[in-house]
Amino acid sequence: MIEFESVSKTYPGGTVAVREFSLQVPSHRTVVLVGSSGSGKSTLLQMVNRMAEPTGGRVLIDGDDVAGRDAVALRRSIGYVLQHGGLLPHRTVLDNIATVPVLNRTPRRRARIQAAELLERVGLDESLGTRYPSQLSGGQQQRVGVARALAADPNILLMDEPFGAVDPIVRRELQAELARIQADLGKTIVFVTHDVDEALRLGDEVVVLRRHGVIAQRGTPAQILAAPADDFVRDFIGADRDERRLTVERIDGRDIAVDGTGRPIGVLDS
Ligand SMILES: Nc1ncnc2c1ncn2[C@@H]1O[C@H](COP(=O)(O)OP(=O)(O)OP(=O)(O)O)[C@@H](O)[C@H]1O
Repeated sequence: MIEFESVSKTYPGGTVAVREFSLQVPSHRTVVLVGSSGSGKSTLLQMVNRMAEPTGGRVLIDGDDVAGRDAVALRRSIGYVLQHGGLLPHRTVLDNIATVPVLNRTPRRRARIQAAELLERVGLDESLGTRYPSQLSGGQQQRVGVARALAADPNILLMDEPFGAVDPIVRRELQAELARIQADLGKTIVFVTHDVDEALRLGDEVVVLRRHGVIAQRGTPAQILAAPADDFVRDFIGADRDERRLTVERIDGRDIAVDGTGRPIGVLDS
């Protein structure tokens, strides 16, 4: 479990990125932070792997304050996927994926074999392993980015707008692939996006942020769609759009949210 305990971040120069943010991210779940540009999403992610240090409050992983962990070891134990993949241009795909296992002293040969298996897991042909990142499409590069983040078999995956730079069709494919991988592996995922559809599609829980990382609403996609907390959330999720128009039907004693196309999308807590 990841816990943000009243976490704040003011950057040198005085920009307040995050103000007193508290959230628990349960293990094996996907929590999506969604908010507009500058709402502090990236900063929140980076305080988990100590790319950014809080100026107030604490971030705990399984009860331990990350401030007490060695920053390099911590980063290697957590998968991190960025918008542009962050691949090393002068290394082949296989060597990119094998980077962290090799740093963690896995023999190179074994790390490359595992990297080839990971290629398959993210839906890429093994033959791409000998290419360089510039020889791949944007969507393929993002898949390699996900494979690289999985390579050290981390419990936690931090994903910062990982599919933000690809076209909408490829984006949907990548989302579906991630959902499939997550159903298999059950990582603890914190996923950042400003795309509401992506948040609703991927999140077990969605956290809608205002400026300074202030939580406007959190809940399952169905809860947020069915009962936006206020006008800010309603506007942000575009709750009036036809395909999102929800009804609640009572089936077998449980309230089921059904979207505008008649598809059940979740069970509402009583
Ligand atoms: N290294 C930094 N130094 C100073 N200010 C920063 C730094 N990084 C972020 N900020 C500021 O902190 C605020 C939050 O930025 P952050 O990148 O966390 O937001 P975000 O929600 O991820 O935005 P985006 O969707 O545009 O990436 C912004 O006002 C930003 O300008």
